[in-house]
Amino acid sequence: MKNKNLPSGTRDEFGTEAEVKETIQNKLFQGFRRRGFRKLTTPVLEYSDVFQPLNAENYRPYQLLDEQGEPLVLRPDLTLPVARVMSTTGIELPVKWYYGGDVFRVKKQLSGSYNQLTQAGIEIVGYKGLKADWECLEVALAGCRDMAIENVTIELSHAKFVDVLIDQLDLPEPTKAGLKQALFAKDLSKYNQLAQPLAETPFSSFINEWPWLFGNFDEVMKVVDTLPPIEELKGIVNHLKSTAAFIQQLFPKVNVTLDLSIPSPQSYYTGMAFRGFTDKSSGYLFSGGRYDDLLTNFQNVKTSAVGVAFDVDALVERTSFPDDTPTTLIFFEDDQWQEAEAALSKFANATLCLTDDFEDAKRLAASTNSQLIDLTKAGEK
Ligand SMILES: N[C@@H](Cc1c[nH]c[nH+]1)C(=O)O
Repeated sequence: MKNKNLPSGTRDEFGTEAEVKETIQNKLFQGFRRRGFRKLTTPVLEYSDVFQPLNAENYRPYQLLDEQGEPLVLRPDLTLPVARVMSTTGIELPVKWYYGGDVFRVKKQLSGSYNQLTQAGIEIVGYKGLKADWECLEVALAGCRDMAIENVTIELSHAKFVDVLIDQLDLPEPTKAGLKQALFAKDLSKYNQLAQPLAETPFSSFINEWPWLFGNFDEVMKVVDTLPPIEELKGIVNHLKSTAAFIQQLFPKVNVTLDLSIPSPQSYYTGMAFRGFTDKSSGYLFSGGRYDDLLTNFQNVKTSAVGVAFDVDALVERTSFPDDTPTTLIFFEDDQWQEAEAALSKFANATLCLTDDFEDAKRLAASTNSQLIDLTKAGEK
């Protein structure tokens, strides 16, 4: 019998923590709406085919069957359902959506991470230019600022950088694939061995640094600038540089870093990707990126899109909770309900005392650190 257990990686939320979470979600939603985003709600259950573009290793979904035997999943991601909606409804572009809800990802037992996460995010569909990426960054960083989260680091990356560069190298295809794998896995002995033939080429100083190509934005760019001119990289590097300048101008306190040695945070990203962190914990506060090809999985027409989602639980973790403020407890007789209601609306933090006995009311007031208002005058009898 497991009627007293929770499935692994899930939790109950109650009291202050649950209330803080609700407040944060509402604040985010209000902010999204103020910037002209419209709400989109999708079901928790979807056909498993919707999530086929996800990297199945990182996003193992909970699986179920519908009554026809079709495989369903609890959604492991909220961007793919938006792509499904866009391709099936004929909604006119461009459009700006916001959403909130839980995603479910089966993590390794004892990994210490939760399998149910709450996200709140935006998706901007139908804009090709950098302005849409920057709108996502503005929403993400302004959200952190409004929540008084300090010491935010934003890590930029680009889904195409590694492939474009590897493509330029004069190596056989299988070596290129192995080099990429060794780079991502930080398997240095394998990496050095495969990169050996590049020692005397103009790429050599870059190749030596590549596995460590993360950290301070300007420092990483200095290494990128040692590369010979590559036409396909120009656009990528310019986007990254102008985006870092944009962030520094609008959010001078944010620390901008760049990582050009990791796989794309999502397999469906096609352009710039960004994640926000604080030094307090390793999990990210928000994660987003451009995904211009994703909608072609659902339809024939290519559509530009970019979005970002907050990890609401991570925001809650970094919020200082208000102290439990003392409340007012209103003790009354059954026939004094209207009087009790009037008293309730007079005090900011009041609640009705539902005990029948005045002594019980006194005990409750003491244990909850509340002042007791006695409408029955029982205390004076
Ligand atoms: N769905 C992505 C975040 C995102 C939203 N839009 C674009 N990317 C994630 O969970 O990592």
